[in-house]
Amino acid sequence: MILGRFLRQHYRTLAGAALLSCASAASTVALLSHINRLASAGMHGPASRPLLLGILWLACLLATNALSQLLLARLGGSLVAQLRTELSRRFVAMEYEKLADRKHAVFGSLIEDVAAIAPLALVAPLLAYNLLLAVLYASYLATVSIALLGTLLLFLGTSLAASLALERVMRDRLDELRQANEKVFEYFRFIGEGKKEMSLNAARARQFSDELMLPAIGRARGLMVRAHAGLGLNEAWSMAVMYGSVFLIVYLGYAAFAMRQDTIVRFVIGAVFLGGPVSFIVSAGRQVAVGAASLRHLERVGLDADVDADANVPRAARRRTFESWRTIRLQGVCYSYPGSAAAKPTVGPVDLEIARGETIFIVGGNGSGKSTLLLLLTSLLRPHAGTIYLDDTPIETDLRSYRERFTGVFGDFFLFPHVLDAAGNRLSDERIEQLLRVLDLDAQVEAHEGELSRLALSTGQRKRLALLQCYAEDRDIFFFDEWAADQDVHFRDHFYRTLLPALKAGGKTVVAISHDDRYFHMADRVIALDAGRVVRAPSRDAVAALSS
Ligand SMILES: Nc1ncnc2c1ncn2[C@@H]1O[C@H](COP(=O)(O)OP(=O)(O)OP(=O)(O)O)[C@@H](O)[C@H]1O
Repeated sequence: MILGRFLRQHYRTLAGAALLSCASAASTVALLSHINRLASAGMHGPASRPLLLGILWLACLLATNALSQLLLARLGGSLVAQLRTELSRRFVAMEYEKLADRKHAVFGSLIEDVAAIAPLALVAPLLAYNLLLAVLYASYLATVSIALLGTLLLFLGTSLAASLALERVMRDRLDELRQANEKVFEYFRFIGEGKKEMSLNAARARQFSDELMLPAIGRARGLMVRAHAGLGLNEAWSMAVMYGSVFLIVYLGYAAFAMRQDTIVRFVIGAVFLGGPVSFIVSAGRQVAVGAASLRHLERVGLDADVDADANVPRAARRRTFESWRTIRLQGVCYSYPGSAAAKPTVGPVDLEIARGETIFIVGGNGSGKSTLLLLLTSLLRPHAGTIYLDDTPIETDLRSYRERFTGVFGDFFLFPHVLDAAGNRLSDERIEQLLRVLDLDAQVEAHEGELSRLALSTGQRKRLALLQCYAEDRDIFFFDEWAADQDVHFRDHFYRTLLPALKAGGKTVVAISHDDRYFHMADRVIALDAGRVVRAPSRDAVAALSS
């Protein structure tokens, strides 16, 4: 678990902070006993020894406490950085399918959960310190009066048991709150991504605000109030019990135990000191409860377990390079999106064979399953039934090697600024500029140390930059999801008549989703989908007729 690993990694610093805290606790107790001795013995006129001793214990207390706080501040910074690094790595390593419709979860976890979990580790040495202080104060109080200490512990014990019971009740509320915040993050994403639509359409913006955003915020607010009011009431109750028990001690000390005044005074001073660590322990409970809710949330999202970024990669000896493959075969492949009727898969069953070097177009109406089939082919979605083989090997034997065969442009592609080759090295500026000329973008974009000078271009131009990245990666299989749809007539023609044939001539396999029936004859094979199934593979004559 993330937190456990951090605690193990930094146990020396944590132990150092805890030791310093203990030294600080010891100085505090020494100061308390010095104050009490002075108070009960009294002083006749100014004396330097008690003053110096008081200053000495104070200085010890300050130095040890300050050092411990410094260590904890450093540890806090490291923990936040480490949590962010680990969580972002885990998000990167996570299978696409798990995150596809929950992109807002990334920000939720990196912002909210990191902020809630970090104090959990920092609170550990402080809790140790305060627990030790409480034990030391209690031991001191035992030397003053066992009877009064017994009374005090009875009260504090009852209050602690009530706090623990309440924490259990709060657990569900805090989990609900974390879920409700997730919805708020989802709507935050709408603000960024739907900005143009809402700027143009005030009614849409109002509906979004009034019917989605505000109710989600209101629900989170209500849950937050309920959860934190419960935890706050617990703190208030604990403080009242603490002071109430001090009052009771004074009362019972005289009324029930007939104690001497100076015993009662000494006990009360000690009990007031004890109030500090007790209130810290109770209020730390709130941080622990909120942090624990975030840890449970990470568990639900699947981010708590140690994700091996290379989980899909067998050990070097068993790695398949899949370099000399001949065919990709889909056999009985089925896939259904969550929530869709299980009896009728979104895609499948699909049987399909793609030979190396083929140019294949996938065609079909909107919603027929073309993009889903592409995601299955690239293994970003895993079939619920059936198998994909590379030659005769199921691709599960080495998913990473299989994925390394592909480069392409998704319908909702993302453009990275750096142009990398298949090994992840930046491409030379000369090569990038050569590609920019091929894609007719050399007037708009330049390359500086493998980085594109601008990405803010028209949609069609951005798609050409995405194609440039594919050329840079230069893998075996190029896929395109309606790449040409945003191109002007001239460049669309160039894409189908020049670029695709050039890829084929270079031995590349091309799988392109297309609605451009004028160019269907440029494919070796056209695969038509309807309601997720391959309905026909049009003959070359039919394709030629379409194109004439
Ligand atoms: N993320 C998703 N969650 C649930 N259902 C989805 C999701 N993506 C697509 N679908 C559904 O799966 C079916 C196939 O969608 P897909 O995007 O594969 O179709 P397509 O043929 O590529 O369509 P288009 O030509 O419009 O791009 C559709 O009915 C669609 O509503």
